[in-house]
Amino acid sequence: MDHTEPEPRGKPDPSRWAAKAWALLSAVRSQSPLVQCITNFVSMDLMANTLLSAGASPAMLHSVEEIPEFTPHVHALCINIGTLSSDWVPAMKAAADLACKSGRPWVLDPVAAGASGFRLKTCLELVELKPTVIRGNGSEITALSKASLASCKGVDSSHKSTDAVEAAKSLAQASGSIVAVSGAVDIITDGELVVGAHNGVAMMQRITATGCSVTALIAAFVAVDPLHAFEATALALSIFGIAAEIGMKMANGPASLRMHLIDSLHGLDEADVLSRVNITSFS
Ligand SMILES: Nc1ncnc2c1ncn2[C@@H]1O[C@H](COP(=O)(O)OP(=O)(O)OP(=O)(O)O)[C@@H](O)[C@H]1O
Ligand SMILES: Cc1ncsc1CCO
Ligand SMILES: [Mg+2]
Repeated sequence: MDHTEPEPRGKPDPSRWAAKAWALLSAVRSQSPLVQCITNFVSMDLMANTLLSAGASPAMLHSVEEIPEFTPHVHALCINIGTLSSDWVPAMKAAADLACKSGRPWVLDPVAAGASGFRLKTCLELVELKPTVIRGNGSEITALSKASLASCKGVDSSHKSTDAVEAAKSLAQASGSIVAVSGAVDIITDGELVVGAHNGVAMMQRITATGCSVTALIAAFVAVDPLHAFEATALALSIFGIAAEIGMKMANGPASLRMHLIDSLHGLDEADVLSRVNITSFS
């Protein structure tokens, strides 16, 4: 996978973002990165189908016995704590540790991080294992950033992503991870630079596991461009949003949007991507 030097950071140039979006989607399609997903029972199907329709290769392997053999060979790892129980935690930690030691990017989805002490403690321990990217909704990123149970009532957000910008920046600075906050505008930060990805449709919130699935898509994008994790994260969110915008034209509600989102992600062409990517500087 590409290991070229990072591009200089600065004010985002819209034409550069769009061209890079198409380049990264094309790289996922041609390289088909192997993405190991340790994820919740609700999301497994949509997440695997999202990765397949983008051109990546999902593997939903989570047993602690096979992680030492398998994880060092994956191109990226996605860990999602959605239906957490104590017997899954050793596998999550072993996989994160091995990914780190093998130089593989890994992405954390801290589902409902502030809903219980057990979840918050597990998330904080996983953050110690240096995720490349952390992607959550506004309530999850606020809870994790403040290490506080106050802000989450469940898996759905009660915060706007734009109200979690400072929380995201301080989490990125403390962890060294890229932090993404999903919502009407997806916020992406490395602790200094902040951009907003404006693609997507509100009905995505009415389909369970769209957030989980875009976290796995981020893992696939970072797999093909590991030295540009900030850009890859923003562009995975944008591409997923574009697929939803196109899918929404054919959808009658959440169930048909779920189907058309997958079809549209599979069918995205260069003209769709170049004309629709909408990423702006956010500060
Ligand atoms: N109001 C909105 N307008 C446009 N896109 C949205 C909106 N709300 C969410 N999205 C998009 O929906 C996807 C899921 O984001 P959301 O914040 O709902 O994640 P989540 O709460 O973690 O979801 P889940 O836990 O069900 O997986 C993201 O791609 C996000 O950009
Ligand atoms: C509904 C739900 N409950 C635990 S995980 C999950 C999927 C969305 O995060
Ligand atoms: Mg979620």
